[in-house]
Amino acid sequence: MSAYLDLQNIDMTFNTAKGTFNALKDVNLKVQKGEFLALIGHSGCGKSTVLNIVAGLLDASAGVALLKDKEIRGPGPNRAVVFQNHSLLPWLTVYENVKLAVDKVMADKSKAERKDWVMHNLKLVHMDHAADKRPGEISGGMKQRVGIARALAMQPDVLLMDEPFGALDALTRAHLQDSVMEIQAELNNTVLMITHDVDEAVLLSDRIVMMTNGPAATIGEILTVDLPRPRDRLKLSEDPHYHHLRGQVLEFLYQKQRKAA
Ligand SMILES: Nc1ncnc2c1ncn2[C@@H]1O[C@H](COP(=O)(O)OP(=O)(O)OP(=O)(O)O)[C@@H](O)[C@H]1O
Repeated sequence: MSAYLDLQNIDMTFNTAKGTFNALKDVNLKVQKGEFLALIGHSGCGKSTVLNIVAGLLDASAGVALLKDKEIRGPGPNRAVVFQNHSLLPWLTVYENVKLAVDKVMADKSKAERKDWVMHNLKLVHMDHAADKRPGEISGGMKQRVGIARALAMQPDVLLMDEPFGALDALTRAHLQDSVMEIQAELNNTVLMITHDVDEAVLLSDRIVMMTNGPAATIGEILTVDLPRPRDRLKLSEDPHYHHLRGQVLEFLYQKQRKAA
């Protein structure tokens, strides 16, 4: 029996104009149902490649990715992705953007049930008040909230987030992190999130997967974040254990995997 999500001996080689490039080498990762994992590593180490393999957007050159014991082949509604830059359709309202995804995965449900489900998910991210607005009329943080609502509405087995808050200012980012923690407490999703932000990784995750630098990048260390939940950013800022965990990630990134300038 494998884990809920199980990456086994994943290699990824890209064909480029200059020849082949070995991005990932022997990546092995087991994720349990309901775990929140952050993937961290220097720019270009292969985080998005790992995420895209799980999303089914890329095929690994070798190895196998299993979700619920089934090999991942191509994208599917059981894996929803939230990208750094929202991918909402500008001509549709917030409500319609989420409804599009709901119609796809809940075609068997009645119109009223689907409507309720869209609104329920917009409420989860505190965006029900803006259901009739178009993406051009709301802020960047609000757009990311809608993107998260759309992903949650699909009830994916795994929620994949590629630097979902990377383009937001610090305050908006903090609000969204709090929302994600609230939602996680309620839904207990299995989440794989890429981040460059050490504090974000420690605050949100159950484990932090730290990748070595490429080429032939792999998982260097995995840190278990054994901080009790619910987590409060203000209290954590005075918690020595929080600082210890944070220090371990920093040490991995800036000593063990220090990048030549
Ligand atoms: N389609 C591709 N063809 C060739 N090389 C690629 C391709 N996609 C990614 N790479 C290379 O593979 C490596 C890993 O890329 P990837 O985007 O996964 O890194 P990352 O850790 O997500 O980076 P960042 O943090 O900057 O987003 C990089 O060296 C990148 O240039």
